Amino acid sequence: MSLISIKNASKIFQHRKPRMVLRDRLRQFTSKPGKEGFYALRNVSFEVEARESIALIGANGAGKSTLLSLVCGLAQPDEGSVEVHGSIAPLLELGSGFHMDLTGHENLYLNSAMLGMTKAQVRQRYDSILEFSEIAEFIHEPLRTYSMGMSLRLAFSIAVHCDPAIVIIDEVLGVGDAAFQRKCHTRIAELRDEGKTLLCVSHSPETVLEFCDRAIWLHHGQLLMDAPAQEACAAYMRFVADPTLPLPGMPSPEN
Ligand SMILES: Nc1ncnc2c1ncn2[C@@H]1O[C@H](COP(=O)(O)OP(=O)(O)OP(=O)(O)O)[C@@H](O)[C@H]1O
Repeated sequence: MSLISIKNASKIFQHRKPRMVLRDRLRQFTSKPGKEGFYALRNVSFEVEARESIALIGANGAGKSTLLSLVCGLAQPDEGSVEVHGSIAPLLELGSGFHMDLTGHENLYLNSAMLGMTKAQVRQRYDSILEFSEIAEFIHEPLRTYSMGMSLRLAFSIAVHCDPAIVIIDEVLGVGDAAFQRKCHTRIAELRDEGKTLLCVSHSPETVLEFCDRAIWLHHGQLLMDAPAQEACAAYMRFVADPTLPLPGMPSPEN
């Protein structure tokens, strides 16, 4: 059985996110809002097997984060189905369950429980979580006194300690300073080598090729290409360099 099975999934929004209005206006000639709503994802299908590492690539607004949110169960498809078999560590919207008036220690327990860890597991992994986060000396301070980088370090550290079957990563490898980013890269590589299934979004072809064997190229909500990472990245980068090139599986603009 596939760990993730996505069949003809579509996500339709009645209105696009306000922060994207300007960008979307610029894109009005290519996107097709339609009176039935705006398809952030349209008829997307693919399967993910255990131990695969897959990147979602594509331009801003292509639907990558929307697809991750369907896989994480944060949103439901309006058409088609999304099935996930296995526990998930969502490294996206890191620390979204954090409470500013609680201490780092209290948030650690709360957030770990939200990610499915039992109290005993948190106790067992507590020192390791703190050590990885490098913020042990502030752990009994309220979270509102933390910098954004410190909160993200704590959130990332908790998420990578929850021993999931599937790790979902949305551009979080930009967490913290350069040294901490390197540490995060190493930890992600370890998770992959331990046999976790990775599903990640990245705008960096280097990151995609570092972590992923396979890449799925989304374009205006549609799946354009599902291929070995090298092949999909090369095709996508060719298109980025020359957007007049015909898209894979689509007729050339002259036709
Ligand atoms: N909650 C929402 N309400 C309305 N529209 C949304 C919502 N979330 C996403 N969208 C729209 O869906 C489209 C896909 O957005 P999404 O964030 O999935 O793209 P993305 O590929 O992750 O982009 P980026 O690379 O910029 O993060 C965009 O046009 C966006 O405006």
